[in-house]
Amino acid sequence: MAERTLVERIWAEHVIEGTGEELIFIDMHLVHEITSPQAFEGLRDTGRRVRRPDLTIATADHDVPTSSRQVPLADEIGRRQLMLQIRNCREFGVELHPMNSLGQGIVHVIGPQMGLTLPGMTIVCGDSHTATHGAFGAVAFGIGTSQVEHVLATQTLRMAKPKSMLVRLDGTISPQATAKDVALAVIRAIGTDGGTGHLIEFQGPVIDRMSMEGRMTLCNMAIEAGARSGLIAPDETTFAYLEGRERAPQGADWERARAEWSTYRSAPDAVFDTVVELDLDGLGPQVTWGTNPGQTTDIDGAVPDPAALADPVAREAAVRALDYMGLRPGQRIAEIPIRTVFIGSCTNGRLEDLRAAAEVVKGHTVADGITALVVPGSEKIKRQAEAEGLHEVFTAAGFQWRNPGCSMCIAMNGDVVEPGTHAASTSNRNFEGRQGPGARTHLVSPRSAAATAISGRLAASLAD
Ligand SMILES: CC(C)[C@H](C(=O)O)[C@@H](O)C(=O)O
Ligand code: SF4
Repeated sequence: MAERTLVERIWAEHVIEGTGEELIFIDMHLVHEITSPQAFEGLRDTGRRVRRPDLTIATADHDVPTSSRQVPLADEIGRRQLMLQIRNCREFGVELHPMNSLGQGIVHVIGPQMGLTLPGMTIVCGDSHTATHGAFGAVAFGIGTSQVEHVLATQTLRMAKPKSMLVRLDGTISPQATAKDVALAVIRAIGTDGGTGHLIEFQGPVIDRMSMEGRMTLCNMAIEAGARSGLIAPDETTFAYLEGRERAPQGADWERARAEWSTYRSAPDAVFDTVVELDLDGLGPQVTWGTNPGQTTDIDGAVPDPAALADPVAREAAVRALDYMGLRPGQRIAEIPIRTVFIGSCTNGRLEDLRAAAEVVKGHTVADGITALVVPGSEKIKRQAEAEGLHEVFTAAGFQWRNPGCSMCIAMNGDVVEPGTHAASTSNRNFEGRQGPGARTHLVSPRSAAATAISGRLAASLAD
């Protein structure tokens, strides 16, 4: 047999039938309140049940307010969607981690946290950032609501195997740069359509040295490069993260699983449809200046001049982006007036992210005129952070310490950026209106967000 990529192996292990569009078995189906109501309704209409409730797990994240958690919620749509989710999960026997429960959190944060996300799995969710789970060497991708219904009813999905892409990351990034900066640098290099139709496998020394949290950040953003998903072969870092987690295999099962997982890697001579090699040696902190995650530059740099862009489509997009963002070509990034700082989301709302931000914040005060929020990715992360005293570091500095949820990443829960103002955000999308109508988003790492809140300007550290 030809030498295989990791994706080919996982795919082959899950194919039930077919060629071209194949029917594949799904090992885990994650469900949130936004993309599931119609799917459950479809089951109800046709008198079907959830085929494998034991492989289906739900949480509330997009709609939940992060300030007051008093029920009933003031927001009508949120209240209805959350109530419906409770009803659906009860009726169909699906495990739900609702608002105000210990297991609640952003869907892509709780899977790994519980040890449910494991190497070699197929994982789906009605959510594009399902790619996050690929960090464990799983084939994980977002699906639409009709596919959610199909998976609920059958635990299978019909789809064509994505094309394979290898993104090899060489060199040593600067000490101030993080996985978020790597993600932004990759999209800056290959563009928001660079991965279209592909499932990206990340390899190389930059990946080998990256923490599990960092790998989740990177795979989370593979989708912003247009890819179906991203993944990283499991290694010692993966196993150390998983060992002892609540739902991960235990004892002899753990030993067996670990031995098996260590064989989950692409053959050295596996052939990929597309190969990209990037030298990230010395990479510094990045920031987006425009309205897509590829419109990125160095945080200590300047807004680019669209006129300097050779590609007319990119030039036109840059002109439009600068207009929306209210920025001038050549303007220093440090001169952009920031009003809001958001630390959180499934990209950067994990404990490691909060620790990195707190390290910068400790002993300092949020600059005048800046509203700064920290929103842990899950209730467990919130409690762990509190046990470490991180909340005190943040609140003493003037940050708001919130309850877990998607929050200002998507602005459908009351957390919004004021129209026409600039926000430094650790989330993954900077599209027009993403953080509220007229909001101007700059994507950064948690450390950079923290340094920005304190210094009052986009910066990667306080010494700058
Ligand atoms: C609401 C949901 C469908 C959406 C997604 O698919 O990603 C959201 O999570 C986002 O980040 O834009
Ligand atoms: S945190 Fe943001 S990107 Fe992640 S699932 Fe929620 S809305 Fe989507």
